[in-house]
Amino acid sequence: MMPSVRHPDLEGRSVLITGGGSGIGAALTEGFARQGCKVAFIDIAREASETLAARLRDAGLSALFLQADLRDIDALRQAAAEAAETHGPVTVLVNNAAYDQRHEIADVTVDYWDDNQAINLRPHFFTAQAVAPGMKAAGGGSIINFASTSFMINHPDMPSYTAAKAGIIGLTKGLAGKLGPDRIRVNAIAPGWVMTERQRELWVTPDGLSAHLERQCLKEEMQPADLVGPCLFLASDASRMLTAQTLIVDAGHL
Ligand SMILES: NC(=O)c1ccc[n+]([C@@H]2O[C@H](COP(=O)([O-])OP(=O)(O)OC[C@H]3O[C@@H](n4cnc5c(N)ncnc54)[C@H](O)[C@@H]3O)[C@@H](O)[C@H]2O)c1
Repeated sequence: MMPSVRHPDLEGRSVLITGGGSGIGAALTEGFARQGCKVAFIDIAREASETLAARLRDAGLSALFLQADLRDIDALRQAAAEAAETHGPVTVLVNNAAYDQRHEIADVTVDYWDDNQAINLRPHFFTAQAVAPGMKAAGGGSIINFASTSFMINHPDMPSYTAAKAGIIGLTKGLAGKLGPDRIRVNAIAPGWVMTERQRELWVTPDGLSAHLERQCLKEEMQPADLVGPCLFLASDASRMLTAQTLIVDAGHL
């Protein structure tokens, strides 16, 4: 369920979301559009993204789909530039895209490792690099990086991904220090287990889910929309003096 909160300062803001075509990203795209933001989202998946854009249009909302592979830094830069040309300087950037493929240690090659980091960590720096000058010129902005609690709970099945997710917290703090003087805030959100289409298709088992819920203080499954309110909060002036932090949104699992 989308949060009922309204942040009037977000109205008309140019927002760029990576991986905004499905999963948590789709909820974020819709959530920012519902606040009256001018939303652009970058995604590799054309079908899911066009379906989302059409669904939003039918609901009287809009979001600009920019197809790009975030592993391709030139394509990433081009998409970020297109978002700014269409909607004005991006003042909210949400780095949400990721690829949580499982891997056995013995099977990981150098190419696999680099490709995994190229989606799970590298784009977060280069999108920030692309939008920071526009944010500075606009008087400030907010960058929100999606980490994960997976590395905090010693998740065993994807060490390259968990390394990247831990790296995102270091990157968040480094960027926050560098960009703070330009009034650009940089924070991370670390979700617990969120029931996206992909999680349900690939990784959710009845036993795994019930063991997870057992540990959560709140006994409900987390849904993509549950990340929208925290993300809007970090984007808006409601969190004006909040930067370099990681907000854990895991229903009290840790
Ligand atoms: N779902 C969870 O349980 C969970 C838990 C902790 C953290 N997270 C984090 O939340 C964020 C969103 O997770 P999700 O579960 O919605 O992910 P998802 O895999 O369902 O969606 C990711 C989106 O990114 C896009 N994408 C993937 N590779 C891309 C590429 N190379 N170029 C452009 N777009 C690409 C996909 O098409 C998709 O739309 C991620 O950062 C993830 O690490 C999710």
